[in-house]
Amino acid sequence: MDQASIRNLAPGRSNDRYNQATTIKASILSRKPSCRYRLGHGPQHFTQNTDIMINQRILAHFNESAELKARAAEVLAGPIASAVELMFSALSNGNKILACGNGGSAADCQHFAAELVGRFERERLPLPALALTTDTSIITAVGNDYSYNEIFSKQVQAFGQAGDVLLAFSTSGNSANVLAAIDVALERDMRVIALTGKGGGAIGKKLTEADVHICVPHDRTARIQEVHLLTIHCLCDGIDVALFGGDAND
Ligand SMILES: O=C(CO)[C@@H](O)[C@H](O)[C@H](O)[C@H](O)COP(=O)(O)O
Ligand SMILES: [Zn+2]
Repeated sequence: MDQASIRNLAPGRSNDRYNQATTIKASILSRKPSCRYRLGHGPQHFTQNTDIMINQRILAHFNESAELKARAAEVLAGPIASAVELMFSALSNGNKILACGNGGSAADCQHFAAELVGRFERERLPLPALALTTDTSIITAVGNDYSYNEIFSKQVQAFGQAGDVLLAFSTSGNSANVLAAIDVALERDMRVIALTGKGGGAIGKKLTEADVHICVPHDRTARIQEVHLLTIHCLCDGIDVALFGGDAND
């Protein structure tokens, strides 16, 4: 390309290719934000405004999460302590804990089971906890042959025994498969510890006096999940303290 052609590509010059590029750029920018970046077409760089906006949002996420955790501690300390007592009494009686939930809450179930079967902060014998979210053959077979609403309840029917605990996670309190698992657990004389948010939804209405409801006082799923994770660690710590006393890692 000669110098004159290159100069013609610069802004302000009348040039078909330049005008065409400008039109394409304007059309990309006018789309919904999620469509602006052409993934897979080389590196894209943030504008300064995007960079500032992202930083502000990160600070807002941290602040909102910290504020909620401080506020939730007041309301949730009591129910979390009751949940520790329920779990400890079930485990010392030779019973086990089954955990269910969807999406991020499925990850919470696995996180909790890993810390009971493996360890939290202290060396101890493995404790029996089972995440009902991990066997893809069971989940796809039951989901395919029956319904997705039964993927947890069938497993509670298969593994749950009187005196076991169902740890049920749902930020909305309304997931049908978690509700069905709670129904079966209650039928089998298991106790339920429910971690919810958004007022507790249908789960809150289903629980009995013998169960424990840990309902995060917030309406945003991500924030609720963050408090659920903190709660999982409080439960693991509480079980260790009940087993060994409170003098290690304080
Ligand atoms: O992690 C997130 C959102 O932060 C999602 O994966 C979320 O867990 C899923 O949408 C779940 O299906 C939500 O279910 P639930 O918490 O209302 O029972
Ligand atoms: Zn999430």
